[in-house]
Amino acid sequence: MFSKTEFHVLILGIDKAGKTTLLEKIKSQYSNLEGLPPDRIVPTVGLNIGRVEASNTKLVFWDLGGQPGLRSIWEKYYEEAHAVIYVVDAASPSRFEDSKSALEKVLRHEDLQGAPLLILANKQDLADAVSAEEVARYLDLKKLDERAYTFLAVSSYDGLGIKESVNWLVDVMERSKRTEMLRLRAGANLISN
Ligand SMILES: Nc1nc2c(ncn2[C@@H]2O[C@H](COP(=O)(O)OP(=O)(O)OP(=O)(O)O)[C@@H](O)[C@H]2O)c(=O)[nH]1
Ligand SMILES: [Mg+2]
Repeated sequence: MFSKTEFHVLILGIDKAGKTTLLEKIKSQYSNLEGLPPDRIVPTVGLNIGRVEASNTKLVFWDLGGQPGLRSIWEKYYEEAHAVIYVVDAASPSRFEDSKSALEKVLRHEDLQGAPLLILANKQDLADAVSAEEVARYLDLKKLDERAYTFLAVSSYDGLGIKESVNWLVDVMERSKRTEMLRLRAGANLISN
């Protein structure tokens, strides 16, 4: 009853967007553990889990592989997710279209209804990275009104924007109807078991 709320955050995005590098950076900023350095990170095939505490809440991050053949696994995690981080490589315009269609598919799925969405324009340390506003323009998402969402610029290398991202997520998840729905469902399961 009095334990800290635990929030599940799903990290999605196409391959090479920088999801695992982001997770390792979050881990190194929010725990005493050293995250893996970028040169030790390989393409994700299974699931990486990262647990951190931030603003008096427990956050559990689920990082999945973004290669085309692995994207069908994403939906298995939707039901339990409080929020989604969608990572975009802001320095690879040639992949924006793939990124946009993969995200549109995510947003159409009913198991993610109302889930807050944080879209990250990653790799801001690269000179040719475009801004968060430009990523928003490229993605040109429709019908996002029923969920809280925002675009932020980050670099998973130097840590730019990561604290701001985590703060936004915690704040929004604490107030979201989806969190309330997941809480009620967990309670109902406790009673019926
Ligand atoms: N310059 C720069 N490179 C980055 C950044 N984040 C990730 N990378 C690089 O981008 C490549 C892909 O990073 P990953 O973290 O493995 O990407 P991923 O999204 O987890 O990829 P999958 O697991 O295949 O879906 C690696 O070479 C990283 O070093 C960043 O913020 N800046
Ligand atoms: Mg990965």
